[in-house]
Amino acid sequence: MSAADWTAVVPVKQLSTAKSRLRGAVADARHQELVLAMLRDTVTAIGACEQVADVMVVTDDPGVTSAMTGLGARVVPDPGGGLNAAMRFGADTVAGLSRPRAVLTGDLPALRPDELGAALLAAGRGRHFVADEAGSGTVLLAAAPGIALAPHFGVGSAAAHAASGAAALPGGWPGLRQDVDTAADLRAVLILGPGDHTCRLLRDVGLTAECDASRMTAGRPR
Ligand SMILES: Nc1nc2c(ncn2[C@@H]2O[C@H](COP(=O)(O)OP(=O)(O)OP(=O)(O)O)[C@@H](O)[C@H]2O)c(=O)[nH]1
Ligand SMILES: C=C(OP(=O)(O)O)C(=O)O
Repeated sequence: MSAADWTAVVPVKQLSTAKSRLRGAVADARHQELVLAMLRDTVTAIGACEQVADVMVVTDDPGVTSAMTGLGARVVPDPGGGLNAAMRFGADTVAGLSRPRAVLTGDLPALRPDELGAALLAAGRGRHFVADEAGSGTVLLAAAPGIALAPHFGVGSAAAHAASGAAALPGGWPGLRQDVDTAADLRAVLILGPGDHTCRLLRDVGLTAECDASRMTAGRPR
């Protein structure tokens, strides 16, 4: 898929319940700030990707809505029914089957626009997915025009996506693959180099992150 007209869809659940497995990585009072900072970095990188025409966030959380609107994303309400229902609603119902659509999780603070661009360029006809660093989860699922997204996110989603006929994209893309579910994932992101919002928050709580301006490669945040 070469056209730079992808719709990127990011589902986000209520901040009060988000990233429960990450609780304890920072003080409880800063947990929601950390979740929102990682989401801001994810959506900033997606918005700066040359292959992406528009970014849609599916959420009912007012704080997320206001932050994402500020970043230029379109926010649509969560239809209920969980993560896969939110993805189907954003990608197939709101964006529509006529567009190329990609869903991403909102926990990719080290994502770089050029990695996402390479993944979207590699996605041809049909459905493609990018597995997470651990190999069991999924960070991105893309559907070409005319093809339903058919997401199978949740435990063991990489195998479920493969079994459902989606093709695994083989690129390295460390920032794209490094989702943050646990404190160990957050340590991996510290080494990779998270985006500005996560960097600031982590420094503020006394953690040292590789906040290197040189990671702002071409196309990174506008
Ligand atoms: N809109 C919407 N987004 C969801 C829902 N459930 C999960 N998400 C989002 O889907 C993405 C991937 O989810 P997970 O990585 O499992 O995040 P999580 O559910 O916050 O994490 P845990 O509480 O640790 O399981 C994140 O961006 C979540 O915010 C849902 O019911 N609705
Ligand atoms: C929802 C998912 O994310 P995680 O397993 O990282 O929570 C998934 O990989 O399908």
